[in-house]
Order: sequence, then structure tokens, then C-alpha cells
Amino acid sequence: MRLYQIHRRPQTRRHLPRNGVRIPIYNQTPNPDITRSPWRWRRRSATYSPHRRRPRPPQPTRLTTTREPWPHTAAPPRSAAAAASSSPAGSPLLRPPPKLGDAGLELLRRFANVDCAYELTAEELRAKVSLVDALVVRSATRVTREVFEAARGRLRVVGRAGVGIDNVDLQAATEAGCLVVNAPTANTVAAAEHAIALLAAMARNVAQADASLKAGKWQRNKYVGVSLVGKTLAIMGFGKVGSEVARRAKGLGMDIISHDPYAPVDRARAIGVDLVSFDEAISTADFISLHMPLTPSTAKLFDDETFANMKKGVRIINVARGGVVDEDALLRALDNGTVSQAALDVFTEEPPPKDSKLVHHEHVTVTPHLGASTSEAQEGVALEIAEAVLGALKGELAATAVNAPMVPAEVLSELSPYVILAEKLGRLVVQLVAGGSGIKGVKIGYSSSRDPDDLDTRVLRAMVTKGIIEPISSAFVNIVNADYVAKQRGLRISEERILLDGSPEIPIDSIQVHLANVESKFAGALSDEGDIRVEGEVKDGKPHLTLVGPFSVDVSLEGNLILCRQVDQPGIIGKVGSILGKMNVNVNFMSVGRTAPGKQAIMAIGVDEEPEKEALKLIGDIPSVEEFVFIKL
Ligand SMILES: NC(=O)c1ccc[n+]([C@@H]2O[C@H](COP(=O)([O-])OP(=O)(O)OC[C@H]3O[C@@H](n4cnc5c(N)ncnc54)[C@H](O)[C@@H]3O)[C@@H](O)[C@H]2O)c1
Ligand SMILES: O=C(O)[C@H](O)COP(=O)(O)O
Repeated sequence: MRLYQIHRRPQTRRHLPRNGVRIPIYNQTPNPDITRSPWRWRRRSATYSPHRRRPRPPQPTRLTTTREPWPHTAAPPRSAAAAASSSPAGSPLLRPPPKLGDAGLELLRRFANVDCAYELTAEELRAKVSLVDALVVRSATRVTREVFEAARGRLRVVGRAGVGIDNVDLQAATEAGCLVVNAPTANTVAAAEHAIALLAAMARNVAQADASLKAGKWQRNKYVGVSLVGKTLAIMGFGKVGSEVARRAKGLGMDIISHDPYAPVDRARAIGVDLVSFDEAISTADFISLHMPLTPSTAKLFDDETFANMKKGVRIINVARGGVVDEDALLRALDNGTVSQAALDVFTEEPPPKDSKLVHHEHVTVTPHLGASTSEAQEGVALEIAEAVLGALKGELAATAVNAPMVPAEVLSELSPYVILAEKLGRLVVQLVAGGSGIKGVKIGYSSSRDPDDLDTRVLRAMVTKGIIEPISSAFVNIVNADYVAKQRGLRISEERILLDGSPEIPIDSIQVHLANVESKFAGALSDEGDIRVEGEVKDGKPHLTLVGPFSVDVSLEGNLILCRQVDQPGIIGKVGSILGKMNVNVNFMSVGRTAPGKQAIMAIGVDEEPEKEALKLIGDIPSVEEFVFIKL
């Protein structure tokens, strides 16, 4: 591994951030440059962070490492090219193109410590990943389950600087509560242009003729090509790249058909493309261009059987992923003439073995995964991923999140006070459960005048889940892994909308949380149906508890809470207040709810400090107090 620095700011403790985050830019392919630069990230005191962690036990070593650069002493000698990359800025000739575009790197550097490294072995990546908060990779770095395990919960975001996320274990990321974001749009045109370049180069034997002429030959007869105009091109995968290829190929006079089980017919029709079945596409096309993602269902989709059903002499372009083609089958199809030519930018194994028969086949044109490699695309991708990663670190839900609900920023901002309310209600309700009674079913109700389609509650559900699970386990829960963690713990979360007749301006009137089939340590919180039930509202931007069991209360959900059930009679409030006052516990809120005068009542008392056990005992000893519970919010 080579690891060295091309840019370094003075590195003293004074210069280091209080809450440093560290983002490495890793790539395991040869030839990128390497940059390392310590810089600052100041964590904002955001009101909501889906990535907020439970307080960690003191871990001095790890905390120190967040503020310091990785050791430089172990860096082995650098190659000339790499050394050139670390030369003073200003000499473009001495600087190979950066792996992540400068604009993106600069943006990242404004907010965090950034280390760039390449040619890391899997082992080296695992060793480094526990020191970082975010990881930015391109397609060559495999972010496996082992990488997430090695991160030991620190890694909060993986940024894939590109489209394909087949190199990231999404399930493992989700289980680890790590958000994965990609940069899905910035390289679309570059990939489409490369597909067209390969299509034309293959049809006219450009690469072969170039090599032949450079070898001193003049072979005009050997390299007679085929025309594109009037030929049928089948686009397999009519997504962003596929549809851009279609537009361009139309301009070349080709007839375009496409197969994509999920593409909207209207979008294809608007470009003048017919969506057809897989069999029709492969059996009628003269050229087939692959543009689907690599997934378990597309792996080796193009196998012996598929090639056998193609039109004799078909030509194939693959700018998607090598893994969608069975490369041995393609070789056989090339050898027996079923496929007359192939143009490949991507391979199952990258780089492919040096002696790969496919790469050296005379009817195959190859490029080393260059689809996204234009300076424009790389700048765009770098900016797109830098913004997504920084946004995610700040607690915003990135629009390009791959393993979490994409909640637009404006929706999140509108819902942010309800997000806090949801988590507080979860924390409250779980502390009302009697020890030993397992929680199985959670029902969350949202009373709202909004059309259900205009109210995205996924983030609220996640926060109720977080509130319920975190106080009773060591699990770290966020929007990414909330559903997964709930499922793992056998927690069934259901949601219900209660449609009100009010103004849709206010997104939510109240949120209710019910726990069914559990015993409560505070009988006053049981509804008539026997569920533990709490309800809250947002008032003046702050979360308030408004209902406990059948009792209406109104107490701000901040700090700590004492709930007392007593027989409604004069003087109790004064008695409780004076006990707390004597113990130096500041009461910030107090509210009494009762079913009827002189009957049962509930007193909800918001306190800043946690009262001594003695104070709680004294409250419990007041004769008319029937039960009480202390809750940390
Ligand atoms: N070579 C490169 O450098 C390069 C650059 C960009 C993208 N890519 C790759 O190109 C592919 C497409 O990228 P994109 O940005 O257009 O993605 P996209 O998600 O916009 O489009 C993919 C399309 O494939 C379709 N699809 C899924 N399964 C399919 C199947 N079984 N059969 C047919 N279609 C199927 C989807 O419905 C979708 O419309 C990805 O594999 C991506 O990784 C490669
Ligand atoms: O999926 C992609 O975006 C492309 O394959 C580009 O990958 P790269 O970042 O390794 O160039």
C-alpha cells in the first residue's frame, strides 16, 4: 500500500476540530493519486440527526485518533508518478487526474479531515475503517460485511462516487445503521457517450485497425466494417444511461427497441422506443447494449442459452457491469460466430486477468472501465457525492440514499419537531413497561388533516422505534436500520392515520403510541383496552405530552418526568413541589389531568435534575399517591 500526503495543513492539537469527522477516499485500483489532508468538520448542533449515537463509554484512543492524521511514518517510498501528484500545485503536467474530482475534494475539505488512499488491500481497508465517520469509494473498492464489522459502529456514511452500488454490501450497511449514498446522475451522459463510442468503434474496427497500422500494416480489406443506419439496437435496461444511449443512437439512424421490466412505457414512447420482451429484444437486434444494474437477478443473465437465442452475428456492447454476462459463454459465442463482435468496458473481475482470452479476442474491443471517466463527469460525481456525504453527516437525509427512505429536505425540515416528539414518546412509553414483559406490538397513530399521501411518516416511525429500543438495549438505531432492528427484536410496528377536519397547513395534530399485550409499571397509563398509551403534540415547536392512558395532561417532554397517580384532592401539588424543592430539584413544568373531580388524577411533573431515591420515596409515601414512576427522556 502506498499512503502519503500531497497537501497538509499545520497539524497541532489547537488546529484540530473538537468533533472531527474523517472521510477517507479509498480506491483499490492502481494509478489514482493519493491525497491526505487534515481539516475541520464542525458538527452542527442539529435539532435532528438520524445518525446520532448513543453516548459512548470513554474511549480515549479512538477519540484521539479522530483528531489526528493517520501515521505517516509507515508510508513506503512513492513512485515517480505518485510523487509528482504531491508536487506543489500549479503544474498540471505533473499531476495525474485525481480519483475524486478536485471540486468535490475541496468541498469535503472545508468540513472534515480527508485522507485519500489507494491500492489498499482488503485488510488495510478494514484496519483504517474504524477510524473514520464516512468512506468515499469508487467501483473498485469492495465495502463488504467484514468492512462494516471492522468499523465497529463508527462508520456513518458510505459515499459511492458513481452509480453502481454492487460493490457495497447494502444489507450489512443497513444492519450497521450506516447510510449508503451514491451519485446517480453526474456520469450518465459520460457512460452513454462511451457506449456510443464503443458501438461505432466496434462496427468500424477502429481499435483493431489502429493497432494494425501502428504495427506497420495497411489492411484496408481486413477492416471493412458494418453500417449503423437502419440497424436494430436493443437497449437492455432503459434507465438513465439506457435512455440517453437511445436518444443518441436514434440520431445515428438506428431503430431502437428496449427491454426493461420496470421502465415506464410513456417514457420510452416519448423517445420513440418500443419496450419489448427479453426474448424479442435479443432475437431481433443487430446490436445489443447492456444498461441494467448487477443484482442477484441479473448476474450472468447473458449465458449460453441467451446467446443461442440471439440473431446470428449480433454485436454486443457492455458498459454496465461485467457480471451480467457469463464471460465464458460470451467467449464461446464469439468463437462459434453467434456473436460477431463485442465491445466491453466492464468485466467480472477488474482488472481482468492479463491472459484473459476475452480481452485478447480479435473480435473484442475493450476499455478499462472508462464509462464514467470524463473530466466533466468526474467533477460532477465528486461534487454530487461530497454534498451527499456531508449532508448525511449533518443529519440530513440524502436524496440519493440507497438504503434509507429518501425524504426531501423540505419535508424533513417541516417534520423535524415531530421527529423529536416521536423519539420522546418512544422513550417514554418503553419506560412504562413492567420489567419482564416483552414488547411485541407497537401501534403508532398520526392524527392529521393532511391527505395520507402528503404525509411521509417513515422517519417518524423510525424515531419511535429508536426511542423504544435504545433505552432497553445496546442497539444503536437510526433511520437506516430502524426497521431491521425492530424486526430482529420481533417488534411489530404498525401505523394508523386518523384523518381530521382541520387545516392541512399543520402536518400533524398529535402522535399516539400504544403498546399492546404488555404489563405496565404504571397502571395509570393503561387505556380502556388495556394498552399502554401515550399521546403528544408539538406546541410552539416543542414536544409536549398530552395524554397518558385516559388522562389529559400537558407537559413539555424535556429533561425528566415524574408521573404520579393519586386521588384528586387539594394540596397534593404543594406537597410534591415542596419535597422536590427541599431536594434541590427544579420543577420546570407541572400538569394535572383527572377523569372527574375527586376521582383519579395524574400529575405530570417535568424536572431538570434526577431526584434522589429518597425524594422519590417521600413522594410515594404521600398517602393519596397511589403510584408513581420516574422517566428519563
Ligand atoms: N461503465 C461505467 O463506467 C458506468 C457508468 C455509469 C453507469 N454504469 C452502469 O450502468 C448501469 C445503468 O446505470 P443507470 O445510471 O442507467 O442506472 P438506472 O438505475 O438509471 O437504470 C437501470 C435500469 O435497469 C433496469 N433493469 C433492472 N433489472 C433489469 C433487467 N433484469 N432487465 C432489464 N432492465 C433491468 C431498471 O429498471 C432501470 O431502468 C449500472 O449497472 C451502472 O452501474 C457504468
Ligand atoms: O457505476 C458507475 O458509476 C460506473 O461504473 C463508474 O464507476 P467508477 O466510479 O469506478 O468509474
